[in-house]
Amino acid sequence: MRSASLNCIGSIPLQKINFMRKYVDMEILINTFKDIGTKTIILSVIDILIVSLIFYVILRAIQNTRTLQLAEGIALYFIGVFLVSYLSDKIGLTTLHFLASNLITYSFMFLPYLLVVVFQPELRKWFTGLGKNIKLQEPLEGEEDYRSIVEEIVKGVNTMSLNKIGALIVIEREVPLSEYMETGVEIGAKVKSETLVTIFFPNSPLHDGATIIRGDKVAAARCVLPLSMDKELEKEDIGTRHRAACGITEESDAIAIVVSEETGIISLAVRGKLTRYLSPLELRGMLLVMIRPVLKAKDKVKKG
Ligand SMILES: Nc1ncnc2c1ncn2[C@@H]1O[C@H](COP(=O)(O)OP(=O)(O)OP(=O)(O)O)[C@@H](O)[C@H]1O
Repeated sequence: MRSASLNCIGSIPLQKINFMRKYVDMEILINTFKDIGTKTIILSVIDILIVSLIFYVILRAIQNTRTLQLAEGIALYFIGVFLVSYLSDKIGLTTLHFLASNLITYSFMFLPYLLVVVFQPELRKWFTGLGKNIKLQEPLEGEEDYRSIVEEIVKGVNTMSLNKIGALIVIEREVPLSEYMETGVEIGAKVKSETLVTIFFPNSPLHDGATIIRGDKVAAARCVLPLSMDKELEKEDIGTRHRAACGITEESDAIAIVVSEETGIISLAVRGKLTRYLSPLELRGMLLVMIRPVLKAKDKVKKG
């Protein structure tokens, strides 16, 4: 008698009820899918794939950068305040709860502004890159001109390398570097190896900071550049001169040549990455490839 009541609900056997449940659930499931429709399902799958791809690209881009640390910091801040708010509410610490919950509200209100301020360098880099990508390459002309500029730069760099004169030379390309030029002293002299060596000669009033080349001119000297935060550079125990070279090439499409004061080693920074231990010949080859279209574009503007 007792075991029979355990196997029934009312007069319906438990086995039958389980079967009905299963059947009803399946029916609901099938109907739901029918209602949604194949098109909506496909769209949802595409939607999820696109969002996943966006997250993947963002995470790859910020991997090993300052952005990830900042994002972690902001996330930790919110988790912390949420916890304080929740626990203080549970325990009954009213003032603390009042403070924490208001902090959450105001933090959310000001979060967009905070993000813009905190991630300003990253946003600038991103938008600059976007603008750079849609620019068309200018045709080449006036072969001799730019070759002689490269020769002058390499000659100057070689002299400084042999004499262990520290130097940081930035070559402007498509993205204007006017704001960095403004931090230094305007020069406006034709690019000559002697000019470059004189600028960086120890104790010269212009030797500190970076010299920027625009077209065929040494446009400015003693310029202050942004420092790269790349963690890879920390591993290589690289100082501020090299960090500044990487920094400017992260924020623009410029290229930067560094001569180490300590070792005389020649390096070239492109897109935030440093190629070290270059011979003057190697540097020459790289410069010929990299600054050619840009100098030509500027020549064309001048002639026009
Ligand atoms: N933000 C900056 N913008 C431009 N130049 C900078 C900047 N920071 C440092 N420098 C230049 O780098 C010099 C200091 O170089 P530091 O010795 O720290 O770097 P390094 O990479 O180890 O170079 P080196 O191998 O020549 O010693 C400064 O005297 C200055 O000329």
